[in-house]
Amino acid sequence: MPSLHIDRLNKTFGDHRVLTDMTFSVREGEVYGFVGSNGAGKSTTMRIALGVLSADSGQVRFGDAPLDDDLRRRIGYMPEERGLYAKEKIADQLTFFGRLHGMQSAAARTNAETLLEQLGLGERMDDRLEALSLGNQQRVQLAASLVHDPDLLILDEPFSGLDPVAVEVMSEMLLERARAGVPVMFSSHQLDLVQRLCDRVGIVAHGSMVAEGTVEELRAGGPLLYDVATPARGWYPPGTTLIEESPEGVVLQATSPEQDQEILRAALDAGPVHSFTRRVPDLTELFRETVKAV
Ligand SMILES: Nc1ncnc2c1ncn2[C@@H]1O[C@H](COP(=O)(O)OP(=O)(O)OP(=O)(O)O)[C@@H](O)[C@H]1O
Repeated sequence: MPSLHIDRLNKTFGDHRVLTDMTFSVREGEVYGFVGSNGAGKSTTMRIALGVLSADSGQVRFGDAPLDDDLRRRIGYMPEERGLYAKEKIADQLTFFGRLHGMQSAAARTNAETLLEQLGLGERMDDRLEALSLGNQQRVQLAASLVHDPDLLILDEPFSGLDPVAVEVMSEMLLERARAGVPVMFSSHQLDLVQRLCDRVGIVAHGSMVAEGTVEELRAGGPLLYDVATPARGWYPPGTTLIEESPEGVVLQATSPEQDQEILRAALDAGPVHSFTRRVPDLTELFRETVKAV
């Protein structure tokens, strides 16, 4: 499957600049987490990729080809504002969605029913959407984005408001698509989930990509913090910064990874050292630091 390329997108609404040279790629078989504060420009980027909005400049490509309406039929999309019909039976709606994407009725119906079974809604196929709980409606939304066996998935906050079981079921379905080679991107504020599911993560701030990489890469690029459990104080080598002090010990920030030995030696010279570890930030801490620094 080709990769999705978002290439230098710019967008303003009136005099409000929302995207500035937004650039990233989602590769074949990759799950890509698209994270950023409220209003950072995630939905706008996804809407442009879908052709619902137009960019002022920049390009969206699928492989080498600019995304046109034909290619867009191959995308599975879950918009933030959702967009299914409240009064229609869910299996009928999904079949209709499949047909809109060019499928034959029978194949669309089969896919719709299989997906609803997988999502635990086999008994509800003939219910109207409005009769389902919000979480179950969201499962139907996911089914709508998958019914036509898309070659690319773009999902705007697919996990918001779901219970843990639904999160597991939906995660597994997305991973399954990725394993089949589909590039999958989704936005989310649930950073623990992003950390667990995504091969790569892009952090957006003020309409631009400010950090990108695997979770491990992002964590390795975070601040060099060392936890030193020791009662001694005031022994800190030049160039290090004291970040935290507690009865158990101190946290020092180094300027280079090589400084770790110097810190350890200085601590041992000053008193007993009960433990010495690099503190590796999780995605939530990294996110906070990255967004704060912009
Ligand atoms: N149609 C529009 N007209 C005017 N401003 C808009 C429009 N759509 C989005 N915006 C503005 O663009 C900015 C980016 O919005 P966007 O929805 O892309 O952010 P987001 O990163 O998806 O945020 P969230 O995490 O809250 O969903 C916001 O300041 C928003 O108010």
